[in-house]
Amino acid sequence: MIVDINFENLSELFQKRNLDSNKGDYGTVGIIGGSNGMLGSILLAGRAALKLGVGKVLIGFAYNESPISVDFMQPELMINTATYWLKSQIKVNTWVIGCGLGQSIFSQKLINEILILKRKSTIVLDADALNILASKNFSKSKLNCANNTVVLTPHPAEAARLLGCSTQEIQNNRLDAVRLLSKNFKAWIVLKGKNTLVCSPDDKTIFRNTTGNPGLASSGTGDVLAGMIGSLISQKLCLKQAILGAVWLHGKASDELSLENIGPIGLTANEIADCARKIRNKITYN
Ligand SMILES: NC(=O)C1=CN([C@@H]2O[C@H](COP(=O)(O)OP(=O)(O)OC[C@H]3O[C@@H](n4cnc5c(N)ncnc54)[C@H](O)[C@@H]3O)[C@@H](O)[C@H]2O)[C@@H](O)CC1
Ligand SMILES: Nc1ncnc2c1ncn2[C@@H]1O[C@H](COP(=O)(O)OP(=O)(O)O)[C@@H](O)[C@H]1O
Repeated sequence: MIVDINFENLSELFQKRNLDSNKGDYGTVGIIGGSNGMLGSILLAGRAALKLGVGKVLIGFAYNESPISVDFMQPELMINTATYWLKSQIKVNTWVIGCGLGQSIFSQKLINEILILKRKSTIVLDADALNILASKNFSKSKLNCANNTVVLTPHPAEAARLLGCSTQEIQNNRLDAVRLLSKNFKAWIVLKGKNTLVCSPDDKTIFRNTTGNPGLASSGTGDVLAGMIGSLISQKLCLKQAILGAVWLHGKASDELSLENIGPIGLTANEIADCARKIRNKITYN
């Protein structure tokens, strides 16, 4: 069965906040990645996570020493190395790993550590984490021990690497591809692109997004989506509402910005997060 994602089936996304709540009620997301000229990718994800309302965001660079200590555009982000956060005692609800991670031995080690040590958290694997999963020397059993709390967010080229076929084959049969990925990896799959598809590991329903436009075809918008998914999961929406909610809001933001002539041409990834925040508040409180 295929179900369209519309805001009517996203009630948890539009819940008002309890007046007596504090930041601890909105969870913590840890974001790991950002190596070799791709430092921006985890900052994009982290800023988006904050703007979607998570209580705390930890940014962990895949370096031995953090290349920056503060993001002056978003000083709320807590910045250190990946290793530092993985060892810290802070309770992290969701780990997002892969944005700009690279595929070095060190990056592979970080993925193994998260999958083995952080089994109780939900783990979102994006970008280079998916490329590492697709590589021959990665053992899928490491992923399976994470007990269905794994979310993979491939774009069509990453999906092709994961299934060992061509991008064209994925695009020719997106429904089969998303089903096969969720079966093979026992994970939630977000197959990105026009009309993003979402499939859960234990459910035959496939959800198809109804928002979004070619304004999203620009650098870093996938990093923003990964941050948004991690943020909503950490805020304790159920997994389905968190994933579908992030996918829908991400596309809706690009649609609204295009109506304002801020896209589709030249739309930038950070703008998506700002607009997604506005839409969530507008629907929730008006
Ligand atoms: N500011 C930054 O630091 C950025 C870092 N990034 C990182 O760069 C690394 C490489 O990722 P890339 O995704 O650029 O490289 P990839 O080689 O994985 O994929 C890029 C190619 O995928 C194909 N593709 C993507 N979406 C498609 C669609 N809807 N239909 C058909 N084909 C499609 C296209 O051929 C595209 O050129 C990742 O770690 C990523 O996180 C990127 O996210 C961009 C921004
Ligand atoms: N033509 C399009 N229509 C709708 N959504 C799109 C389109 N092109 C890209 N997107 C969305 O933009 C995002 C791009 O993610 P990704 O390819 O991982 O980018 P990056 O690696 O640069 O961050 C995905 O959420 C994808 O669904």
